[in-house]
Amino acid sequence: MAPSATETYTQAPPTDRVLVKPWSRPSQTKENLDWAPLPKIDLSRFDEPGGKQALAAELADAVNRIGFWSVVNTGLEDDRVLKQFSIGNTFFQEPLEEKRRAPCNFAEGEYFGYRENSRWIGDTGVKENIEMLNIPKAIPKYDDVPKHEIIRQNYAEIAKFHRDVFDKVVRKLFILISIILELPENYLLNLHAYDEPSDDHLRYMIYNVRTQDEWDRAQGYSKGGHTDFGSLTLLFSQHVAGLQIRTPEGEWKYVKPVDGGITCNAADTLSFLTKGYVKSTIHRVVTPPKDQINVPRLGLLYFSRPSDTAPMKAVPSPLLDRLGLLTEEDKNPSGPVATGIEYVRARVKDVHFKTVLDKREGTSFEFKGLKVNNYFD
Ligand SMILES: O=C(O)CCC(=O)C(=O)O
Ligand SMILES: [Fe+2]
Repeated sequence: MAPSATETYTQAPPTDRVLVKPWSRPSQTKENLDWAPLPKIDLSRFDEPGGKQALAAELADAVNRIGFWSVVNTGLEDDRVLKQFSIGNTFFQEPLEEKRRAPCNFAEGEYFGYRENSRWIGDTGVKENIEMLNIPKAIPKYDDVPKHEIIRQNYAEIAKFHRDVFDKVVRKLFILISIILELPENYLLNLHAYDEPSDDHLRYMIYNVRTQDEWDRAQGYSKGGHTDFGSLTLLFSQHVAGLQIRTPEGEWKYVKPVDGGITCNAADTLSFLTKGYVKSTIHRVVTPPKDQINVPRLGLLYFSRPSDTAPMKAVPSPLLDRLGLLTEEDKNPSGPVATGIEYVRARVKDVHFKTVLDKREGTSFEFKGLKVNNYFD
């Protein structure tokens, strides 16, 4: 006998679905900003005969000098990218109690989960305007990391996107950089494998609107920029200007969004592995231009970190050796070497485990012989 309507509903009622409202990119600024010239790497050529070698040659200068570049023709369709932005945007509009359900555990240097815009910027009377949600890799090790309702409901799609970003972009960049370093093609990939545990994450991020006065006060406190903690950062195209890099000549220049592209930058752990050959470039986000100051700046990023067990020691690159960058200790380390997870956790804790952001110009962070400078003018 077919169940009656009442019988059908004796089971637990389904949780209400969070409606993902479609998000689209706002208009670009009409202001004539001083944009940084960045190389564009066409990943559709990657699998052509000789393609990897040609792309590696195009990428070499960016990796060694500028630290920023963009990739195009990645095979990640823009409707999938926009769906991820839409999930992120909807998440940030959820009630605060829901967002707080799975916060980042900064006391342990853990960055998965929700970061609230609750910290004061020194004594400026202004708080940070950034909220973010960091989602770990879709591998069994992280099955138990708590998920917000909207993430649970869209998980199959998010998980597929997460892995595809790695496979179609991050994986290829590690191969190209290994070629540049004259290492076996999979050398860096093996230190960042998707199926191995690491603090890699997909990030939904929003810079909430604030007034010019609030921007001024926040930035008066620290005009310096930062370097990213991990190995590579991917920034999906969004239209609100504000990201600037410090060029090798020491000038701040804006990063222009590339249609259908992804802006990429190298970060600290990749710089450690290559003795500074790969540049972890200083960057910052400043007040959006006048015609965008009232537009929330929604972001979608992927942060690649070294595998938990990856030793943070110089890679045996013939190029680095020829350049004189490898010491005897690098070639035959005798002392203890930090692992990827030890370093990343220590760094996250150092920067984020606080309720008031302190002034750090001129200070540095050191962990087991690895050193990064904090904030730069
Ligand atoms: O939002 C951006 O454009 C860059 C953000 C950034 O630098 C970061 O999250 O590390
Ligand atoms: Fe950054």
